[in-house]
Amino acid sequence: MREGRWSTVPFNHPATFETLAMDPEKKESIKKDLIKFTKGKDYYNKIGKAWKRGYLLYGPPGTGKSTIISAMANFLNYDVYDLELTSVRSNLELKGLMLDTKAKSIVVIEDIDCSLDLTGQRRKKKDDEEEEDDELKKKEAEMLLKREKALREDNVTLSGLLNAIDGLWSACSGEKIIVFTTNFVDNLDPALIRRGRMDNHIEMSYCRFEAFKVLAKNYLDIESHDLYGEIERLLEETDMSPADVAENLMLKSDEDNANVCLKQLVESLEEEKKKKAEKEARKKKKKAEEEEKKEKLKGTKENGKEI
Ligand SMILES: Nc1ncnc2c1ncn2[C@@H]1O[C@H](COP(=O)(O)OP(=O)(O)OP(=O)(O)O)[C@@H](O)[C@H]1O
Repeated sequence: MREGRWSTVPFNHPATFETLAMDPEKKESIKKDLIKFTKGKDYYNKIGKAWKRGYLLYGPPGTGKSTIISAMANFLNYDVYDLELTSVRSNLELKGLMLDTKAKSIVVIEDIDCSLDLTGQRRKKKDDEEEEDDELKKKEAEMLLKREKALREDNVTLSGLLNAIDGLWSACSGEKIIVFTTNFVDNLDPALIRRGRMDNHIEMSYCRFEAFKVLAKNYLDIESHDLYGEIERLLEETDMSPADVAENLMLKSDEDNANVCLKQLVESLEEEKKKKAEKEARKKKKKAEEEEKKEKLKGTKENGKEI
């Protein structure tokens, strides 16, 4: 079915805040923020601002950025407009699309860094980032490919996007939320995510014990187990995404039960811990070799001077 410039499909994603694995305090504060927003008509009128709120969701793959958007939509009973920027051909078309959205809706632009040249040529590598997560590497390759395509086709520009967002706000009568998601927040253009445009920056992080408990309840319907203590410790010592934890908790055959799944999770976490330790060791070795090289070079130079 088509509605204006948008195609519509019924939204029936089952994710809710109850099933979202996240630190409970953080979850509560997001829910509070949303409730305050929905009740804010008079407040926004009073301060002379459009009734809107921008959320930036950032974090590694599989930490629940798409899931939380569904939870927000279900919580507020809002429609979701999923905007694929790379298929928008011009700034004008983008503006039209934005203005075609209804009140009580969430406009989502996922992987914002893949859509536009907002981030410089390549994601800056952090100094201590010797080796990257494989998943992150794959994501980055995809991002560069998509962005190259977008650039070649010369469609939407950063200023076009900023105009469309600001236009959306000034023209809209009812309440609207816009959400950007990204894996690489550090390299986004500050203009795009400044407060006022993206009011609430939410970091989606690796799975820790509180988040694990929600997943165990969802997937295995349990609230405690002998292995919980060990899992808590291992989750602190590793960085596993909720998506990967959830994968371990899925019952894959009739013989599977909570015990089997939790044991499998412990094994995966142990494996992750081993990989992490090996990575650290390689990093340390490389650093020591570099130091040694520097020392040698310094020695040669000093010797050279003496001669
Ligand atoms: N915080 C979470 N709570 C509950 N389930 C989660 C969470 N994070 C991930 N999952 C599970 O993992 C799957 C993938 O997660 P999701 O697509 O939301 O991650 P993402 O952060 O958007 O990933 P990407 O950056 O790759 O788009 C979900 O369908 C869900 O089943």
